[in-house]
Amino acid sequence: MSAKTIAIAADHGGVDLKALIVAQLSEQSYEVLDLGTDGSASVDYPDYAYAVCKTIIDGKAESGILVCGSGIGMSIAANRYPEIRAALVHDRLSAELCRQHNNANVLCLGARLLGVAVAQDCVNAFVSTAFEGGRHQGRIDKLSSPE
Ligand SMILES: O=C(CO)[C@H](O)[C@H](O)[C@H](O)COP(=O)(O)O
Repeated sequence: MSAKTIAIAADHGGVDLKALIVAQLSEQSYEVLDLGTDGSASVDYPDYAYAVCKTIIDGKAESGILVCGSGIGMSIAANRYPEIRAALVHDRLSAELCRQHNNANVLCLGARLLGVAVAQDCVNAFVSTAFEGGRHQGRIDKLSSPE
């Protein structure tokens, strides 16, 4: 697996923004696994969230990006997997923090709520920011056993 393979998917609410992000990441030499959807027909966001998460869990991608209308449904679906830390963000700083503090491996975006420039800035921050480790690792470890 390439260290820079990113899986991406959207529902019908996020398909246009997804296409822009695929182009953005491809220009930056990331390997992008586009798992759909590709048209305007109404689809169900959990199907696409699960596809991206399984790709990450199977080791075929290092991280993922999910786009729907608000980003909310995608983030709820993705976070059903213990291995996934999905972050719904609306600004660059949140995208940086979800990597630095939370080691997020999935970025969720709301195409109906964000301007394209802000969304693409969030993507740039997500793919270029490292996890800080240290005190944050123990907190992430606790996410695996919610008791
Ligand atoms: O899941 C969502 C909200 O939590 C997404 O925003 C969906 O894209 C949205 O619900 C789709 O709505 P639509 O009316 O079926 O287009």
